[in-house]
Order: sequence, then structure tokens, then C-alpha cells
Amino acid sequence: MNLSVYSEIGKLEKILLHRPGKELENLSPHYLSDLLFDDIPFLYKAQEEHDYFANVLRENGVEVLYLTELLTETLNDLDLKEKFVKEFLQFSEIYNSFIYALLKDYLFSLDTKEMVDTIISGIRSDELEINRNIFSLRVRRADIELPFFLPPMPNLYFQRDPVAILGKGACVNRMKTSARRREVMLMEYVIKYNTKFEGTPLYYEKDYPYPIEGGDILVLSEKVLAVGISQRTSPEAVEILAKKFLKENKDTFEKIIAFIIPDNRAYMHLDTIFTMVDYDKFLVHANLKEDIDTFIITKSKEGFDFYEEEESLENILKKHLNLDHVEIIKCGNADIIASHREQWNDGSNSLAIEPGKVITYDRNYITNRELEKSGIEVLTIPSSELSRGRGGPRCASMPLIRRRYS
Ligand SMILES: NC(=[NH2+])NCCC[C@H](N)C(=O)O
Repeated sequence: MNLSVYSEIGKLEKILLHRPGKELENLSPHYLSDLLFDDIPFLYKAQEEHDYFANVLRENGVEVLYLTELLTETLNDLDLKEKFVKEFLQFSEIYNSFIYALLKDYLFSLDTKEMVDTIISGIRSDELEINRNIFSLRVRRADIELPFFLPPMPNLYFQRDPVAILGKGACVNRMKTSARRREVMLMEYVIKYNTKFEGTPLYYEKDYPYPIEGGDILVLSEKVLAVGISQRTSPEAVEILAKKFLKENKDTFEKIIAFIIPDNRAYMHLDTIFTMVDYDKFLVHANLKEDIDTFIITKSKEGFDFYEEEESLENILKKHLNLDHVEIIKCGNADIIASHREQWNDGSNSLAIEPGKVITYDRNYITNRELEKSGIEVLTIPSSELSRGRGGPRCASMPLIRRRYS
């Protein structure tokens, strides 16, 4: 497949999704916040909402690919399946050799599709037949209080974050929290071993020590990338990305705009406070400070030039995207309460499917009205359950191909 993502808004042709499954039913109040949820979605409604999202995409000419199908197809080779299971268990930090063997045998006994679904939903201790006479305090403790031998991955429907597609390549991210770190391996295997993705250049690898997440990376144009240095993305990761992506890469990109954004859950990634909706229109959190701290990174003969850009967001966008005029649309119409409420429910997290046409959550109706006033066509999707995971239509999707424009 010729991956091709050179903008945030070019006509969307192919997109990657994960339909939420049983992993959401493995959320419990005891460890909700460790798994980065604020509430427990009702799975069947969440799936209905997700199917609605996928249908809106299809009705607009977008081909929807599902991660689990791509991975199942990839792992149909037995040797690769074995390699994957072993690496997945190691990456899950299963060091207890008894549990490791138990999980490995169990996963091998499943057909590939079931195996893929199972590693996502997690494996509870009571799902396995275990000989209780074996000396294992870990097993006994699990009977009492710890239900999982393999924890679930409830955040997987936020496909934006684990692997980011940039230009014709991919960033296989190191996620900040252990709750999400393993998600990356699913698409990593597809990219590295599915023949459809052969030859995809990689700009980051999950074993690098510094965290970076896809919600912090925006492709503003075929020359300019925006990156958030945030709660989830470290400055060192951006340095590595700059080197691999700008310097060693033969693609069209020339510049990275790095925004320093506050370390706070509501602002978690750049795309929770800033998304692009048209050539010259941007949707932002009303409370984003005008003079956001910004660094511009460009390549030079010796290495990099970088400097602090002391301009307003509007001027920065005008200057670096070569625009005469930029319109900033404010989430919640900057109302003192609505702006926070709607941003919390991902009002600023729109997914453009072509210039000036976006998908957003229906619950953020004040923001949606503002977008329409600015001439943006807004397609809304139901959002009572999906929003409980703190991510919107952009977070919940990863474009693979967008039509280019110049
Ligand atoms: N690109 C995004 N804004 N992703 C939102 C991810 C939400 C997820 N619960 C997390 O905390 O990681």
C-alpha cells in the first residue's frame, strides 16, 4: 500500500480503525485511572457509535481498514505468529516463567483471529485451566485479588496514538504509560511483516527510551509538521524525530513546529487542543494562551537550525504555512464553561475528511455551530460512550492515504 499522508485535511481515501471490543468490559473502577479512562463506556452502545463513525467515513468515500483484520492476515504465517506471541509476552513484562508458559500455550491453542482478540481484551486468571497444586503464589494471589495475567488494552480504539503515519512512512511510538505501550506492537507487525506495507520507512521505534504519541503529531502541510511537547511527548523524542524525519528522510518535509503545551490531562496531546479544519482554518481550545511557547526546527547543512518563535499562534501559522489569512475557531465559542466542557469531551478534536469538511462529536454542539458559522461542513457522530475514554474522531482514527493537494 502506498501510504500517503501529506496533510491533515486532504481528501481522505483510506483510514485505520479499531472497533472497541471486550477490552472495554475489562475496565473496573479499581484501576480505571491507571488505564487512562474516567468512566466505563457501555460496550454495545460504544460499538454502535463506532459503527456509525465507520459508516459516515464509508458514505464519504473513505475505505475503512480494521487493525485486527490486518494483524490477523499478517500473523497467518505460523512462524511469525510464534515470534509475535513471544515478543508480545516479553513486551508485556511477563517474567514469571510459569505464567509465561501458560499464556503462550493458551494463545497458541487459539486460532489467529481469536488470539488477536484475546490479547486485546486481556486474559483473566479464571479463564485458564491451571493446576492449583503447582507451587505458585502468583496464581494463588490472582485467585484472591488480581484478575489479570495479561492486562487488557482498552485504549486501542484511539488508533491515532500508537503508530503515526507521516508522508509515506511511520513512527512506531514509545507510549508514555505502560497502560498503552503494548498497543504499538499490533500495527508495528503489520507494517514490518505484511507484504502490503513492505518498504515503509520508520522514523521512530518503540524501544527508544523517550515517549512520543501520535496525538501530538500533526501534518500541517507537505513541508511542515507540528509536534506537541506535552504530558505524553518528550523533547528528546522530538529531537530524535527531527533527525530521522527531517534529516535522514528523503521526503518533502522541511520544518517542525514544536509547541510546548501544558502538562495536564485535559491537554494530554496537541490534537486535544488544536486541529486543522481547512487550508486556513484551525479549531483550538479557547484557553490556549495566545503566545504559546514555540520552537521552529529546520534542517541545515551541519545539522539543525532551531529558534524560539515569539509570535502569536495565528502569526506562526500564517508565516510557516505561507498563508495571507488564518482563522482561529474557538472551542465552545470561548464561553467560560462551555469551552472547558466541550474541550473535555474532545470538542477541539475534529477529523477532517476533506478541506472544510469534518467529523465531530454531536455532544459538542456549541463548537459545531461555530465551525458551521465559519463555513465548515460538519458531520456529527453520536458520542455518549466513545467520549468517556477522552478522545474524539481524530484520536480514534489513523489516516493511511489522503489525496495530495498543492
Ligand atoms: N490523540 C488523542 N488525543 N488521544 C486520546 C487518547 C485517550 C486515552 N484514554 C489516553 O489517555 O491515552
